[in-house]
Amino acid sequence: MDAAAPPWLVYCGVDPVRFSSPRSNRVSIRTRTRPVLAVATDPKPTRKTPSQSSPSNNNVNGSSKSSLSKKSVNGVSTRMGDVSQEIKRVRAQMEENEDLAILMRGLRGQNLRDSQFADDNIQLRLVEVDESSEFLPLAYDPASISAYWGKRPHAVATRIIQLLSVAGGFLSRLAMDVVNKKVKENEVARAIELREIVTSLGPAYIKLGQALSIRPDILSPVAMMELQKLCDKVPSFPDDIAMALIEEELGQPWQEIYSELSSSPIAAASLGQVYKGRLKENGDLVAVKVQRPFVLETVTVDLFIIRNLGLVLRKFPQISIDVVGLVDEWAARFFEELDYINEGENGQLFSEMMRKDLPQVVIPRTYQKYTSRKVLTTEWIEGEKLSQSTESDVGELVNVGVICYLKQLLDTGFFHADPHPGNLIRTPDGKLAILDFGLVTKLTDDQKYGMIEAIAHLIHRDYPEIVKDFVKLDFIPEGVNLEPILPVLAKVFDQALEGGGAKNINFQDLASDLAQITFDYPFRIPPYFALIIRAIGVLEGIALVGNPDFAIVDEAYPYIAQRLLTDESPRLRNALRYTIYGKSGVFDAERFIDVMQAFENFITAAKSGGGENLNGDMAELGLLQRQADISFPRFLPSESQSKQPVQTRAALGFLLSEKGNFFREFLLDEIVKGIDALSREQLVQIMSVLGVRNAAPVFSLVPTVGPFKPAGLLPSITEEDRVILNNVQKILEFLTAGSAISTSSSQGVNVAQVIQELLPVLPGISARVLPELISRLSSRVLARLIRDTFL
Ligand SMILES: Nc1ncnc2c1ncn2[C@@H]1O[C@H](COP(=O)(O)OP(=O)(O)OP(=O)(O)O)[C@@H](O)[C@H]1O
Repeated sequence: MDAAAPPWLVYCGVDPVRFSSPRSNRVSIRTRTRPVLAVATDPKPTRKTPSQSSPSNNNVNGSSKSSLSKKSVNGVSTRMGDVSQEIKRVRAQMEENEDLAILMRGLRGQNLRDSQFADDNIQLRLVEVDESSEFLPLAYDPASISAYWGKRPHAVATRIIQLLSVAGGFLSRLAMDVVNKKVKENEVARAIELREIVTSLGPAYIKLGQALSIRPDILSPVAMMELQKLCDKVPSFPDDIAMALIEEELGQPWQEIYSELSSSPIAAASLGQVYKGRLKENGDLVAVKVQRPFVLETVTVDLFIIRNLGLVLRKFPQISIDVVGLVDEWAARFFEELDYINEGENGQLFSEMMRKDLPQVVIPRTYQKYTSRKVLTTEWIEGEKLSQSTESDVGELVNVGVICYLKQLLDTGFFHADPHPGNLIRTPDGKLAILDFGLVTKLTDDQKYGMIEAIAHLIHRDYPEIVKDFVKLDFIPEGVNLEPILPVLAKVFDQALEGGGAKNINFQDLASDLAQITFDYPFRIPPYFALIIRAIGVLEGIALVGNPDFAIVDEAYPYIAQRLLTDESPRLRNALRYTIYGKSGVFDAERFIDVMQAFENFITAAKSGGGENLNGDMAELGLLQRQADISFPRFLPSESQSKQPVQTRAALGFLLSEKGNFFREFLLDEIVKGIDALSREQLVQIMSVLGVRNAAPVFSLVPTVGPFKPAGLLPSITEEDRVILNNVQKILEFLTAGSAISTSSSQGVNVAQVIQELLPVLPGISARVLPELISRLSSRVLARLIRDTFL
């Protein structure tokens, strides 16, 4: 361990959790469940006030001394030797107790706000601690927070008075608005006031305000818009405190780690502030995020107060908002956000997931060695905010962002839940950088697949199924009578689908219409979905500036098509089948083409974004297109011998591939049905073209009856046949578009001709599709012959 590390850390051999009560100078080592020992300094260390601190402390090349006191101490204290004895005892205890040791190693780096231990000369006193109320928890635990603040009524009362003095005026004005029925009229003014108050109340309220700003089921649109401006515009804290925290957290003065560090933060957020620096060890440019001091203390007292207020409100049934539930839900996330080690790991994980398929997305690398619970060192990302960029590729980068977020939502399930405009950067080389992984949400398979199923149902306007999807997706509680909600939802969706269908849905409008339902029906916007709405809202907002016609679902559709076509899970297979056949089970050629077209768009976009660097699944799909970009001889009906190379399309490449097996089945079924509907003469021709040499003899076996010859038996084409033939023709037209093969005919369906011309000349078909087609055709032809001839 480093020489500059606190001595007891050296003795323990692990970084135990250190913790303290905010107003005492006592430090404790504890596990998540129980304290192990406590260490107290005497007196409290002193910090230089901001005015005392020399600006050169933080200069990029300046020198800095720890701002913590190095003075020796008065009062009750134990000499260092005793401390080491005690440490040895604890260490022995830990060695005996493997679980404890593992637990403490797992909690490594979760350090105390004060740096009592940074000074070798400091004298320490060891005290046994057994009151759990001495500690604030590191993971959200309302009971521990209650126990802690319950023992500090004075501090709580002071905070309540402070809150009331700031918020009292606002609340009374709001009450007057209600009494005077002027809520609507004064909505904007109150929303602005609310934002200002929230900013002045500190990190807990700023974060809570941000969380509420995406809840259309709780706030009015005006209030939401105002609170969304809370995007972390808060004053910075003194730099010398930040430098001292770096030293305490990382165990050495910042100058030992960074050769440069900006003299002031380049950004200050509600929980931390960010400096630009350079690593001493290799010269890499880095961003160093340092957490605000006392965040845990200031936030937990507010949580304690709001939660208790919520408990009181629960006694009034006419108040429908469950404040306790909201606080608990939010606080659990908030505690995760406080742990920068977690944030760094999230970033790494996210980067691995994206690197594979989306090389246009950049995630800053985490320097774990220089990261602790309160200090995060990551690669510096050069660039400008995407929302402020005037480069011509902003639209493309928004589309990359859409794909990236869809991939998180529908594929990896690991969702970056804090995509405010400040976290989306356009790098100078035209890539999209995503910052800040403090807040991530993990989606379950049920949620991922449920969303895709709902989209498939939406495409078919199958509202009864969508209502069931909403139950699965946690919008509607289990067991609720769905009948009254169905017509309401149907109306909302009909409205959304008006003028252009699913692809032109305005997602934000739809979300706010859905939010309206929450007021009258047992329908809610689940928290994970609120985050999705926000993420999509941010991307939509950026895109709409440059392109007023931007329709997010339209942009998303190619990715959804790709998911449907390539995911082999049974649920998505069903969703794909449903997309093509709908509830009625009738093949829908338009839908088939639509999905294929969208898939091609996806491939084109993926290829243009990732170029030759594509790998993973998408690379495979890109390769499919290259395979499909093959030329084949052109056969024109009128000039059958004139051959020239023609390009075919990615859709066909996919259909011929291993991955396209499942989807090909649909097509083959339809083609076989199409051929089945043709005249017998055409059938024979096709069969022989396909290489079924014995087709004609089969026909010739059929006895001639009167003036009819078997090959001349023309079955009458029914209306159903006509639909099938039409379908086949449409699909073939689509698949051969760009080739010179003519699939359309002024006399109507020209399927036989197309099949005869197309099938034998497509490379790859003979290997894979023909045997499947022939085997189906053979049995059907035989069955048809028997039917036509003998029945
Ligand atoms: N790796 C980086 N490279 C360049 N700039 C960065 C980097 N990390 C952060 N920043 C800048 O700092 C700002 C704030 O960082 P970040 O979003 O990580 O903080 P935050 O998570 O909002 O803070 P808090 O958790 O306290 O709310 C970013 O919007 C960006 O401008």
